[in-house]
Amino acid sequence: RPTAAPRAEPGQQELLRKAGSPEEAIRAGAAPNGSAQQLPQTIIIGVRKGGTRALLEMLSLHPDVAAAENEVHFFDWEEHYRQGLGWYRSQMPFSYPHQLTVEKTPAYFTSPKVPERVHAMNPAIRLLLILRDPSERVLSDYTQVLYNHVQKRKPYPSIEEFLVRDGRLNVDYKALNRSLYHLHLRNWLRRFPLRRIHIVDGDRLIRDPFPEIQKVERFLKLSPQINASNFYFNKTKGFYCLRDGGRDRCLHESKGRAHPQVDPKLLSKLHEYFHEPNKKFFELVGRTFDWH
Ligand SMILES: Nc1ncnc2c1ncn2[C@@H]1O[C@H](COP(=O)(O)OS(=O)(=O)O)[C@@H](OP(=O)(O)O)[C@H]1O
Repeated sequence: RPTAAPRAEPGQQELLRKAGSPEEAIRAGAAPNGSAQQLPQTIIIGVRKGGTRALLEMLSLHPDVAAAENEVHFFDWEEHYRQGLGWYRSQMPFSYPHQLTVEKTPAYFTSPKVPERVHAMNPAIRLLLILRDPSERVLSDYTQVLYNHVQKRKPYPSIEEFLVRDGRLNVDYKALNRSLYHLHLRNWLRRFPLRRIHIVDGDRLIRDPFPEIQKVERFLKLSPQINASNFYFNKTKGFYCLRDGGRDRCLHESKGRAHPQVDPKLLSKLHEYFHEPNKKFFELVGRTFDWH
């Protein structure tokens, strides 16, 4: 008996039909100058706080890349997914046929139903996943939510209050789960072979972005057009910024915030907690990362 193809979710086939084939969808969004809105041929799937914006902006330096400005949340938000691929395409920038369209929605990586949905759209899609030291990612995640509260002038507990319960590490803190990369990647590997998923080292992208971006160019089979001179270190920002046709720009001030000081003992508990999951992740991808 031939093995059955993975079953689409109920209603999914109908949604895909509603949008027509990707080719039809592409033609439908055509503009008179020959540009059109295309479904993405590559997606930055996460991880939240991994450096997804930096990766998208850096990749956009390439003339053959057209990036969606906002996070689209098509595959993870029902109210969007319900509207079908035609809606998804309508969220994409206009681009020329030789260009690659890319979008980034960091929440895709940790959302269990997303891999199947992406696969149903395009099983040959190339995925980009940017990861960062799991403990550092937790601090960044906390800092993001803290600032959301501060902006709304709402109080927010200290990081210790999230990380500690009854004198032990509180493993129920959601931000910890998002850093269990092996669990989430397993969901993706049920639908996509590892060679379709390029993992960007987010810590290296911070320290020295150019080599990481060159690897992405190669993975996407783009001609090598991004140069070392497209990046310069901005001492005030403390991060690399971009130089594009004489125009200099750094990422928004919400990128590269100071993280809270955490008691060293608690920090080592956090590092210890991730030790085994990290090992599992390294085995899964056949590669190691310089994480705590
Ligand atoms: N060049 C450059 N400039 C500024 N920031 C940089 C850069 N490269 C990577 N990063 C890191 O990106 C982190 C934010 O990640 P994301 O964009 O994925 O966050 S989000 O999930 O979309 O909110 C952000 O996390 P925080 O440092 O915690 O703010 C940065 O460390």
